[in-house]
Amino acid sequence: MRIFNYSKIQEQKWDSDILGLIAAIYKEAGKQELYLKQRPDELEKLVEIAKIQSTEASNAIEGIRTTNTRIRQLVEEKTTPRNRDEQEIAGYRDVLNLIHENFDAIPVTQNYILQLHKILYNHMNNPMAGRTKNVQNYISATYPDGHVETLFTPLSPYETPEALDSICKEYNRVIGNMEMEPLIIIPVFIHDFLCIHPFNDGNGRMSRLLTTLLLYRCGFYVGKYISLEAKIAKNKDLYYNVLGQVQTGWHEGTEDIVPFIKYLLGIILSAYKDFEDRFDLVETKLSALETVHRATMKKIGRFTKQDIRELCPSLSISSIEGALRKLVAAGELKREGAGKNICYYRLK
Ligand SMILES: Nc1ncnc2c1ncn2[C@@H]1O[C@H](COP(=O)(O)OP(=O)(O)OP(=O)(O)O)[C@@H](O)[C@H]1O
Repeated sequence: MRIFNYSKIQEQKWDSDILGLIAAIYKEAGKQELYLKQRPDELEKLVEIAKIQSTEASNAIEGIRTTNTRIRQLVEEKTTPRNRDEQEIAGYRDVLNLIHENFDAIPVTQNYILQLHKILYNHMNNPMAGRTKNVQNYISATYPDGHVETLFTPLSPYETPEALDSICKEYNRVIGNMEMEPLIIIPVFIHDFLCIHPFNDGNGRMSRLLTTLLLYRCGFYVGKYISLEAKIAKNKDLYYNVLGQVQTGWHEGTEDIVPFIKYLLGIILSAYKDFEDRFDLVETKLSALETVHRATMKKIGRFTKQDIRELCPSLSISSIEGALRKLVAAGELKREGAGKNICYYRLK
């Protein structure tokens, strides 16, 4: 049985990359607090958009999809799920909402994790919802020719409840005693959670929901405004590669967790940077044209309509297209390419 001792991690020496990332995240978190005081209402606009993006991206990583319009309607609770994928999406939305609104009242314990998993399956009939796995599961890859390869064998079902309980206790102990840096221990916890793979189904999505919960509880709120899940989904191969790399030796307790810590901290820092970029684009008084104009000023070299959409998520795609057309006509931007390859660059 794998033993978990999070105090031991303290003995590890962290390289300058990790220390630099931690320092930069604290700096950005401090700046974010100031921004939030300046424009609390306008920044609220980013929350709904991030929720939609998180729900869409975290489900898409697992191949669970619906149309953009349906995702928006489901997240805004303006419709009911029509099929299995939409039921899964609605469940993710419910857990995410719960975390957004009640993170301070959701302790990190096995019991609460099981309850969150139950809510994830609230819209469908899953007898294993809220229960740890009853069969051995495998993390596997399916290749284009159809063959399936096992990448990692998680913990056995009978060892799972104790292990899940153990990582929660270890996490709470080192965080409660302020023994460990939360930005180090959160990736460690998430990685252990993924290696245990405690459920028959829903492990990937639960791991990303728990990342959000743990970060909020430690005072890192960037995921509320910028979707971390969308950042992960944007480069899914890197996410899988890093996970594959750090799993080696996990059962024996000899894994090297450093690449996953760097990966997750990189995602968090990049979300803080996006938040800063979007901060001055959320002024309510700005027209769509001015918002897009400001967004283009943040770009160096060639960029696409999609790049601008990411910076101005509150604008519809047709408003962005209209504004880009006007900026091209005004000689501010140059448009190149055709169809899917259209891109722009600034002339001034
Ligand atoms: N080496 C790895 N390669 C790919 N994914 C990994 C790896 N190690 C851990 N994972 C995690 O496992 C998740 C997928 O696990 P699995 O296919 O068992 O899904 P699941 O338990 O059905 O979860 P969900 O229902 O959310 O898809 C990924 O999202 C990722 O977080």
